[in-house]
Order: sequence, then C-alpha cells, then structure tokens
Amino acid sequence: MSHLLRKPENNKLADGVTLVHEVTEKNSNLHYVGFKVVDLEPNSSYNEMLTNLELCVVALTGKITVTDGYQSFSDIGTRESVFERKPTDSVYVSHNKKITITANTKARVALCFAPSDKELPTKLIKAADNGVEHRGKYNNKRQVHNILPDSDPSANSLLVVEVFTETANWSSYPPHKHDQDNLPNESFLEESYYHEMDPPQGFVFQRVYTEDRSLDETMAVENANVVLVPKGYHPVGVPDGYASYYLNVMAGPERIWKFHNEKDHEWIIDRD
Ligand SMILES: O=C(O)C[C@@H](O)[C@H](O)C(=O)CO
Repeated sequence: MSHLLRKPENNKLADGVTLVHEVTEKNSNLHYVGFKVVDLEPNSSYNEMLTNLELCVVALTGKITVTDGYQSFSDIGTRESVFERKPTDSVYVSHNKKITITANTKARVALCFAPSDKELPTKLIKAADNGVEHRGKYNNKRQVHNILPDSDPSANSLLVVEVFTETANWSSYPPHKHDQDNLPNESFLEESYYHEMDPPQGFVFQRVYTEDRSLDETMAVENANVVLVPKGYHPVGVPDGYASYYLNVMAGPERIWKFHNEKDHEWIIDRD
C-alpha cells in the first residue's frame, strides 16, 4: 500500500470515543498539516491540548459542543451524512488552549491542525458562513464549501475546504499543485484528503505525482481513507454510480492558496 494512503485505524481511546485517523508530524512526512478524525457516541467527550498548533474542528456529521475553556459552542453541526451536501458548522481555536468536544448525538468530527505562533480569537464558523462554489463543467463538476479559505484571516496557517464531486466526474482537476514556495507564482502548501463515498462501498482513484515523476503514486481510495499530499499534483477520479466527498486541510509557510495547473491539461478549463 502506498505510504500516502491511510486506512481507518479505529483506535478505541475510551468508552464511546474512537480515533479513526491520526496524522501527525511524527507519524507522517507532513510538517505543516496535522489531521485527526474522531467518532463519538452521545455524551462522550474528547480532549486535546493545543501546544504549538491551531485547530479547526469540523462537525462532519452529528451534533457536538466545543469548548476551549473560556467559550462554548453548543449543539453545532447540521447533518447526519456529508452527502446531504449542505455546509456544516466548524470552530477555529488558536494554540495554547485545551479543547473539549462533547457529542450531543452520535458524531464524526474532523480535527485539522497547523503550526501557529500568534494567538487569535476562538471563532464559530457557522454553516451559513461557508462560501459555496460550483466549479467546473462537463465531467469536471464539483461543489465546494469554503470553511477557512485564504480570504478569511481567522487562522494563522490553516486552510480548510470540503468538496463534493458528482458521479463519474473528476475534481482537483485538471491536475494542479502547490509545492513551490515561489509567490506570487505558486505557494507551498501540504494537503490532506479525508474521503467518503456514496454509497459507501464505492472507491475513487487519486494520483499524487510531481513534475519530475520522482513521486508518482496512483491509489484506489475507499470510504473513510485519508490521502496525504506532501507535494505534487493530486487529481481525483470518481467512477460511475458513486459520488465523492472529501475534506481538505492545507498549510504551509504562507497562508495563500496559489496553485499551478499542469500545462499539458490546462485546456480542460478552456473548453467552451
Ligand atoms: O476544485 C477542486 O476540485 C478542489 C480542489 O481545489 C482541492 O480543494 C485542492 O486540491 C486544493 O488544492
């Protein structure tokens, strides 16, 4: 299996608390992006001490209450399945805080981390605050929910976005990359993909490859898998009959999403 593909670990931490994924600097080749997925049964809680990291808590499914010790956001989250295709609520928390997430219903929660050295206010990012975009045409159609885009100064380095790709369509396509710290032309951002499929027995294909092909991995990605993109192009292809959801976390030295399309495939965008 590719070193970029992570299957659910399903590590039971306590009664009602399961760590589905844990991507950290220690167990991956990522230095900016950290990512966890936690499943919570009703009334169970998960704690996290944020030392040098900022965090965006995304209520993927179910209802949760998030507190940073000072402020509390109760009963947030808007959906029972990500495939309801509506935005959800999230909470941004700066470093040096201890957060507690308590489930009001059965819930799946994503924790998106990035390095931080400037304290910023804790903030509820309401579903209604997500910028919703419809991108692409022909078989390149996807719906994007911008949770923490680079136009929103609420975070130090975190960028968070969720993407729905229709059946038999492609996204993160034409292939683009952001692996050069060379602004204003391109930014360096690592990225993680947390994938789900509808119906859940589906799979998608994701290729991660660099310009010189020294990295070139094509992965069959199943429900609840995570793909790590330390660098390179990272397109996703969705087979007929299945819809795709993914949550992206990006972070790097500068909080700007400036990508470079692979020249050979840029014509895809320019079709009438
Ligand atoms: O528009 C899309 O297809 C989504 C991608 O932009 C995705 O969020 C990504 O690859 C970000 O670099």
